[in-house]
Amino acid sequence: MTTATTPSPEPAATLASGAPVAELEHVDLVFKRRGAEPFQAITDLSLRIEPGTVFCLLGPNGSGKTTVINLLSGLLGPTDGRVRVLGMDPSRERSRLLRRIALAPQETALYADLTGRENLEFHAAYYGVPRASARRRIDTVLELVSLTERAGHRVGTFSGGMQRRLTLARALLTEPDLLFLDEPTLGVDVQSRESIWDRVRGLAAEGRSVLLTTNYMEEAERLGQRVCIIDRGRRVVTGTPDELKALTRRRRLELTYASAEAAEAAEPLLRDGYQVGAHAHQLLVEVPEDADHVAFVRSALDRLDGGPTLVGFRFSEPGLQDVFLHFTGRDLRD
Ligand SMILES: Nc1ncnc2c1ncn2[C@@H]1O[C@H](COP(=O)(O)OP(=O)(O)OP(=O)(O)O)[C@@H](O)[C@H]1O
Repeated sequence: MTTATTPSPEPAATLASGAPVAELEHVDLVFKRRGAEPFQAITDLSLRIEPGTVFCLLGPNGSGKTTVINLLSGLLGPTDGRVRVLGMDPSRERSRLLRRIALAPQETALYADLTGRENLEFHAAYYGVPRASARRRIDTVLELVSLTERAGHRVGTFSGGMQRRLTLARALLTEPDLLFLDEPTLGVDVQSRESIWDRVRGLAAEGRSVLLTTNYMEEAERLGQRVCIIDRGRRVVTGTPDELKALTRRRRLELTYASAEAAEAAEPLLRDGYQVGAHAHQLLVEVPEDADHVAFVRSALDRLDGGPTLVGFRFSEPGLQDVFLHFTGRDLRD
């Protein structure tokens, strides 16, 4: 008879129907620093992550994204306010919570001298994945992140993108209900990024929930069912990507010229009555909120008649980048 290595079954924390998977309510977090003033990293922050969704936390450097993950995973307790994850208080019930969540941190924290497969075996053993199923799960997660072929190689020989994918595989090994992915595509190439995005979408489709922090607008736009922008530890705005984009209404007419000189020469033709700026070989014209955009484009093009030859034009809707800059400004944070 095999000895049972399976951890004793956990009484499932009860999650009332309609309850969020994770929630912060009016949370403050103050870091006490030896020899320095205390630093308030999070102020009155509330957010809810619904089951089976990808929630993107977006913010400039130092805005508090990793701190939020640390609060939700129980590494830090709030100074004030309430944190609930899967029906538990993370800082009090951390060991129970760790069986249901997984974290892919910014630093990959892999063992460079072990192979990809050995890294996963080590993690599976550490988290008490039963031996009988560990091998099957390792094969599955390696396949999911397209690392089956390289699984027998030392991680020290992996590229940055492969290491990020292995980190994701490691987080998937325990089949968590909630995953925290801290900037999962930082510094990876387009192919690895697409592969990570596919997997993240797949997780939500399976009913798992994901909190993903990112500095990349495109990532938030492509993956997030909800996006929350934070800045200096405070919530600035939350909504679906479409709801957020509707907040700025920055529609633009982009006029393209063959050169920056041509764009500059054309600009005075629009100066009267238009909000226009030259940017490299383009003129960017703000379209007023209430304008009929067909009439607007026609009259702008009429004005440009007789000026330098226009190479092309495009009507652009606001992107998350515009929303982000609108709410967080352009000042560098560090
Ligand atoms: N242990 C700590 N003690 C004191 N201050 C801290 C500590 N950890 C984080 N901070 C500060 O709290 C703020 C939020 O940091 P955090 O790492 O959460 O930001 P972030 O949004 O994840 O940044 P990045 O995008 O650069 O990863 C920063 O000003 C940081 O310097």
